[in-house]
Amino acid sequence: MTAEKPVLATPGLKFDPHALASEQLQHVYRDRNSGLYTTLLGGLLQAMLIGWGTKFVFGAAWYGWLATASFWHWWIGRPVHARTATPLAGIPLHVAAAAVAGIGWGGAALMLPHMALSAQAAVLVVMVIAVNTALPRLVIFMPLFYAFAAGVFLPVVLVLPFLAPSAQGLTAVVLIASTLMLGLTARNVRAVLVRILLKQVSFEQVSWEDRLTGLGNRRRFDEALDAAWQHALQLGVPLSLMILDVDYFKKFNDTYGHTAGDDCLRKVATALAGCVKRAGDTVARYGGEEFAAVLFHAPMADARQMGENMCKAVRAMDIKHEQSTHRWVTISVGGATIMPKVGMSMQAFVETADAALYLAKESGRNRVEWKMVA
Ligand SMILES: Nc1nc2c(ncn2[C@@H]2O[C@H](COP(=O)(O)OP(=O)(O)OP(=O)(O)O)[C@@H](O)[C@H]2O)c(=O)[nH]1
Repeated sequence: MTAEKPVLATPGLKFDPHALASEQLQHVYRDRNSGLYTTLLGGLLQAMLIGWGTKFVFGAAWYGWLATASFWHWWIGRPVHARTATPLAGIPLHVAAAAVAGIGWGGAALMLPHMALSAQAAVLVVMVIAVNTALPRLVIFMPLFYAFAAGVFLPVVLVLPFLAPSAQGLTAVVLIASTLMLGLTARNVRAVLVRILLKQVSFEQVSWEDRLTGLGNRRRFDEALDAAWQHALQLGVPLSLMILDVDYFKKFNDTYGHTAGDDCLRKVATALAGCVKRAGDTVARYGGEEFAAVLFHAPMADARQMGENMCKAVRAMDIKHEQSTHRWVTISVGGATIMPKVGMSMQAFVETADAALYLAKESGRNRVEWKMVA
């Protein structure tokens, strides 16, 4: 499910293998509509060839089967395409759908024994073209591509003994040559596609991540707050927000140096991240020595408690700070809780948390101040 070793070893790229595998499966269904139209159009040509080589009714029957099989493959891809499902949850189903779509084409092989040599050749050529058309989409996820190709070619292998000796030679040559060509092309196309996806996934990860601390960055925070606001609005549940600032950090930098300052920020980030346990909560670096946390469905008492825990967790890191009135590195926390309603301002919510942070600083630092937005 993950990409090949040489591609993964691409230096300088940072990525989550699960994100890459998901992206690979997304790619399979990215152009699924046009994939279906191409199949239906190409299938029409094949159905006419079958009708010409045998009887019209056989062509029509095969076309019905192809349309059903391809439609099922299209249907299975719907949740992945719409990003409403965890893509990697149903791999066996995706493989089965690809195999059935392949058999949709391969089913044409059942007509080969009833055809003249020229019609057989034409039908085989269209089948090879069908596999090649699917290649750029399916090859990114090898099990799907193999399942599709096997679905197309296995029926041909099975009918081989029932063909006239002269047709057997031609069919075997087409099979072997196309398998070899596909093997070579698939490797190259896949390597290029995986490299592109890898860069995309890596870029997305980097653009959401704060490089110093590994937490989400300001962009990630903005997105998380926006999403949590919308959900809280829809569900009518409380939303809490914290802005956290390292106390006397300028003095820390001035005393211990910028590198020690960076190290301190990394430790603070670790302490904060360790306090966030729920999947719906986000802690991010807000900028400079400021952090922020979005706590979805969190009433004021619970959120405030988390703020207290964060203060304690940072203090418990025992990072010495001679210039601080507290002698150790501490943080101040400003929090706000809101029950979002239509017409309320998210910006005002952030400003309220900011005002609470100001109050915490004014009141001596290493403390939590909270405001409820009515
Ligand atoms: N080492 C390091 N320092 C940073 C980074 N980002 C911001 N800073 C420093 O953080 C300091 C913030 O200083 P101030 O805004 O004056 O706040 P403070 O000294 O923490 O004072 P209070 O917030 O009032 O307790 C500045 O000296 C910035 O240079 C960073 O990534 N690494």
